[in-house]
Amino acid sequence: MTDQVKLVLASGSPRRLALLNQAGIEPDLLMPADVDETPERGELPRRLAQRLSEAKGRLVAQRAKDAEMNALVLSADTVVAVGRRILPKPDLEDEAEACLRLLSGRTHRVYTGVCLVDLKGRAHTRLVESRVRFKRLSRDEITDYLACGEWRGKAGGYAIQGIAGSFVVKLVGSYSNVVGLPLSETIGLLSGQGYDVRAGWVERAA
Ligand SMILES: Cc1cn([C@H]2C[C@H](O)[C@@H](COP(=O)(O)OP(=O)(O)OP(=O)(O)O)O2)c(=O)[nH]c1=O
Repeated sequence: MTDQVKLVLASGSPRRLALLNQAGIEPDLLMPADVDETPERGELPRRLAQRLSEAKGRLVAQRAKDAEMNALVLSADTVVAVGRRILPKPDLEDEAEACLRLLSGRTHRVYTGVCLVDLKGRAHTRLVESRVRFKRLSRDEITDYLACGEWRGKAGGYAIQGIAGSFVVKLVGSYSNVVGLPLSETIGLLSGQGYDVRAGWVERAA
């Protein structure tokens, strides 16, 4: 058994944890970051995703340091956009409905910024973009989707890993990026810092 570097996931998103677990990685600790996610005036979607992922990572890395923990800190932020327009993470049905109407029959982009703060406090970042096309949604489909509640707290007012997966007619890019954590790039960041990303693979066979 080798001494594995500790990993902190700076996220309260169950989706991000599930994606990491899917790739065979178990973070040692979950430390959600509470940053203000309001876009700056005129801020572009990709820049927002990158800025917020880094802000979350740096905040939690500082907390970990204050607690005298020696750990890599992984964070992410997902932004859904139509052109330059950044869609909200709706908590209210009206907002979600407006998102779905906008996304219906259109192609939109999903950006996820990923940040890994290393043991020396340096931030390593990646920005991943996927393009998603939705079929045209009928009024009834929108009404029923709103009733299911899966949109709540999700960027753009939908979750591709649930019922809304059936709205997708085309996806160009990474599926895990749309759910909230692009796995290939995340694994790349982790292994770049000496984290043994394959340590859990063998256990899975048992
Ligand atoms: C587009 C899309 C987003 N989402 C989710 C992923 C994220 O949880 C959320 C985007 O919000 P984020 O602000 O990126 O993340 P979060 O606040 O939920 O979690 P944390 O900052 O603690 O890491 O939308 C899906 O689950 N499925 C999807 O298809």
